[in-house]
Amino acid sequence: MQVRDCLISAPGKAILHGEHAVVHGKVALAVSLNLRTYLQLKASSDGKVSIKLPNIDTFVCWELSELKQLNPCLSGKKEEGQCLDPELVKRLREFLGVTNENLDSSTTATLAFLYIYLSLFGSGEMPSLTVCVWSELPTGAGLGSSAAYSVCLAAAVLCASGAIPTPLKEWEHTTGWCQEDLELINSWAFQAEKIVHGNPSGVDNAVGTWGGMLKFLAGKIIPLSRVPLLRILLTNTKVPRSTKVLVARVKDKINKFPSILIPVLDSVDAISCTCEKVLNEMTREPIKGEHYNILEELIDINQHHLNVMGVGHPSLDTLCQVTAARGLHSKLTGAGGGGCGITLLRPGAAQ
Ligand SMILES: Nc1ncnc2c1ncn2[C@@H]1O[C@H](COP(=O)(O)OP(=O)(O)O)[C@@H](O)[C@H]1O
Ligand SMILES: C[C@@](O)(CCOP(=O)(O)O)CC(=O)O
Ligand SMILES: [Mg+2]
Repeated sequence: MQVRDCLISAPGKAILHGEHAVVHGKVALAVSLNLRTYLQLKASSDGKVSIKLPNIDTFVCWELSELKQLNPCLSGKKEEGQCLDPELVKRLREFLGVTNENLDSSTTATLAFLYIYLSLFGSGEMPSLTVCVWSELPTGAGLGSSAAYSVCLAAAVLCASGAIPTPLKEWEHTTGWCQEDLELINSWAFQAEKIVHGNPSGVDNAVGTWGGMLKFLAGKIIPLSRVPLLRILLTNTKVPRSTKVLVARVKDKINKFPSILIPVLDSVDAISCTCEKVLNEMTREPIKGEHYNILEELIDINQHHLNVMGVGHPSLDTLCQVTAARGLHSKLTGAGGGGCGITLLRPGAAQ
């Protein structure tokens, strides 16, 4: 079987408010970044499936005959992509020799690729191909590299399998995927995110699929088309961390102290809603210092809440202190525990 070659890209994201709380059904506000992940898929005729992931030093190649033995025997599953198939995950973990829960980057990315490849091709003829993924995003730093990777994988494999059309003809300038195709991409990207994160909310893959700024609530994606121009400084503490571990840590804390943590999540929800209201006002009336005062206070309160949830880090405290000494307000973005922080810059802030 010969598949169609394709080149796909997806953006990373910054979460303004609502990380972690969004996993528990609260509102999050997120925006796409001009830092992207790229995937090139090429048909091959060597009877092999290869993945090249230079950002995480991963280069793996399998014989098609090996992969055929893992055949999930699914039929017509291309439309779904809602729940992980536990049997297939189990077989893939055995195939890769995985024994523990917290996998390294390379095994995680490989597992996500094989899951998508086998789910979408496993019931029919399996094609020989090479997939190469590279990114402008730092890996594991809170900017949604896992979601951008997942969106690229889902879009490329769906496209190669013929489930959605090729994104860009030579004479076109913008992608032509319809809403239904994007929803299919998003649902399969969500599956790949589940392999990486364990229990993702879906906000990161939604931003990776649709781009722009959006409000996310319990799986519902609400694009925010009227938002003011905000300048945000992004700082990478370069402290490595894993979203999966941090999401699990917050869950444990909620289970241990529900009456203490649930009000914190509710407060984060109110922060996201208040922030959305202020951003909306800023597009309808002249922007005032008071708007910025509120946005800054919301950032400070949320950062305290994230510390209460147990996802802070001394490097992020340093970011908050260093920027506060210059009158600026910062919070972590993404899963925390290191990774990146955002700092709101007022218009005219000195270089
Ligand atoms: N460019 C990439 N190539 C291969 N795998 C990637 C890439 N970017 C991200 N990943 C996968 O995503 C994981 C990081 O996900 P996560 O902990 O959620 O951090 P992030 O905040 O960057 O999304 C990596 O360990 C790797 O498995
Ligand atoms: C912590 C969380 O809210 C965002 C995680 O983002 P990232 O993987 O750190 O980029 C988890 C989620 O929403 O799935
Ligand atoms: Mg992630």
